[in-house]
This record gives sequence, C-alpha cells and structure tokens, in this order.
Amino acid sequence: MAGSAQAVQLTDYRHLASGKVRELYEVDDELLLLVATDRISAYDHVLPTGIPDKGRVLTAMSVFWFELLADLVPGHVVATEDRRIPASVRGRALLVRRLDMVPVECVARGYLTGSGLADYRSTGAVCGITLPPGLDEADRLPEPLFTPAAKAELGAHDENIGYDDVVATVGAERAQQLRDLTLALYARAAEHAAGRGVLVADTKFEFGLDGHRMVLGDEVLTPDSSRFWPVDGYRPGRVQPSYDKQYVRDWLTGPDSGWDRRTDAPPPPLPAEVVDATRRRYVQAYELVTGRRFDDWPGGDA
Ligand SMILES: N#Cc1c(N)ncnc1-c1cnn(CCN2CCOCC2)c1
Repeated sequence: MAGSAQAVQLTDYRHLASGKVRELYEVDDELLLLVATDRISAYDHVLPTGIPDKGRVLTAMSVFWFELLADLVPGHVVATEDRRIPASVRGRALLVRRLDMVPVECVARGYLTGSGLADYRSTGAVCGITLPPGLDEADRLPEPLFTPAAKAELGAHDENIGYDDVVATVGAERAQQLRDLTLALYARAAEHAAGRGVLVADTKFEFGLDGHRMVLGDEVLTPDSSRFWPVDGYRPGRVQPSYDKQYVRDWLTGPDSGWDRRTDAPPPPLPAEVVDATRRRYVQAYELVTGRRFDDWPGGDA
C-alpha cells in the first residue's frame, strides 16, 4: 500500500468483482471502492466503444438519488471525494461502506415492459402477482409492483422470482422491509422524475446489512439500473424510446452498422456522432432530473 504521502493508485486495491460496466475494489476491512466505467452495454453486449463521461454522469446521478432518498433509507456512500479515491477515477468512483449484501435484486415496476411483460404474456402474472387481462407493452400498471429477481452470473439475465422466494431467502420480516422500502423509494423517485419530464418505468435496488441496519447499496436510479422514458411522446402499446441508449440502439439495428443482433457476432465500434449524441443524452438526463450542472461534478479535468 502506498504511504500516506504518495497518491493512491487503483492498483493499490484488491479487485473484488466486475460487472458489465462497473468494478469493485477493496480499500480495507470496512470500505470498498465502487468504480463506474465509460463502458456501455446494448442488446446484452458490452460495446467496443465507450461513452466519455458516462461513468461520471451515472455516479453523479446515484449520489443525487442517495441524497434525495436519505430520509427513507441510509445509503452506503461514505465519500465522493477522498484521498483514498485515486485521481484516475475521480468523479466516477465512490468510497462505500462494506455491506452484507442481500442476494435479491429488488425491482420496482410502474410500467409493464421487458421481462415483466414477457412473464405477463406467458402467465398473466409477474413474480406471482396476477395482473388484469389486456395489458400491453409499456402500459402503466394499476399500481407499482415489487418484482424481485435472483441475481444472475455476469452476462446472464436475472430471473424473476416470487415474494415467497424472498421470504425463503431472507425471512418474512426482512422480505416485508425490502418490499416496503423498494416501493417507497420508487414512488418518491418516480414522482420527482415525472415532475421533470422523465418517466421511471422500472428500477433495480440492491440492499445490504450494516450490522442489523438495512442500507441501500450499489448504484441508484441510473439509466443502467432503470428504464427512463421521456414523458413527451409516451405512448403505450409500443416499445418506448430509451432516454439514453436510443441513438446506440437505432444505429446498431440500422443499415449502417452492418451488424445483425440475432447473431452472436460482437457489435461494431460506434461512430463518433453516435458517441457524442449519447454523451449529450446522459448529461441532459442528469441535468434535467437533478437540476444540477454536470460541469460542477468532480473529475472533469481528468
Ligand atoms: N455496492 C455495493 C457493495 C457494498 N457496499 N458492500 C459489499 N458488497 C457490495 C457489492 C458487491 N457486489 N455488488 C453488486 C454490484 N457490483 C457492482 C460493481 O461491479 C460488480 C458488481 C455490490
């Protein structure tokens, strides 16, 4: 480990885990470093081209939500700027408290799409919750649902599970607490975002225990953990445009990419104009939802 006089490097920390677009490192027994990269995934592929500042924008967005939701649940963030955060990841890394993570993806859905819609179409229910007949793609649900999932290995899809499975995993009291927290956090966030022209269709929270205290971990209400749709143009019955990834999706599935998503071929690099437009969408989403200027977020001169 570097002495206190030397600047700390990422290589000073033990690497613990990789996600599609994020990394986790061990700082000490109590603290971890959660790093967001500029990697972007689409159609279950991590693309060969990164989006400059994506890691910083999504980190800034998480921090905004941890602060807005702090009266509902404590968060795991210890610091956004600290001598233990290497300069190379400044602005896109969080010093977080090590938690005993709950092995359940706590998903809230306000709208029917993705795997929830697929389950509904095949069973009439989502996570064992029977829904009214006749619902379609992107329909608003009668009320937001707690639709938990079992964590999948890297690259695989999480599997929707029933509430009873959560009870079997964490016990009845903790299951009730996870459901109540998930729905309360979603309600607060959806109300806030709707007031700023953004629909939060669904989102995934991860919780962990700090002793006996339930703490909100991971990233929170980012475009990677949530589906954000523009209120303007919302029209049920069709796949909604993604607030942040639509340019990427359209180019990848358009005539210019030369790529066929039905094959296992890796996606091609993105053209500069798609990268630039996507960066602008991330920044726009952050400034719209938070009311904050992205230029004020650390790490811009890295
Ligand atoms: N956050 C957090 C956290 C914490 N505060 N304490 C202990 N463990 C975790 C943890 C461990 N894995 N994950 C899943 C998300 N990871 C993101 C990075 O990339 C790998 C996957 C969260």
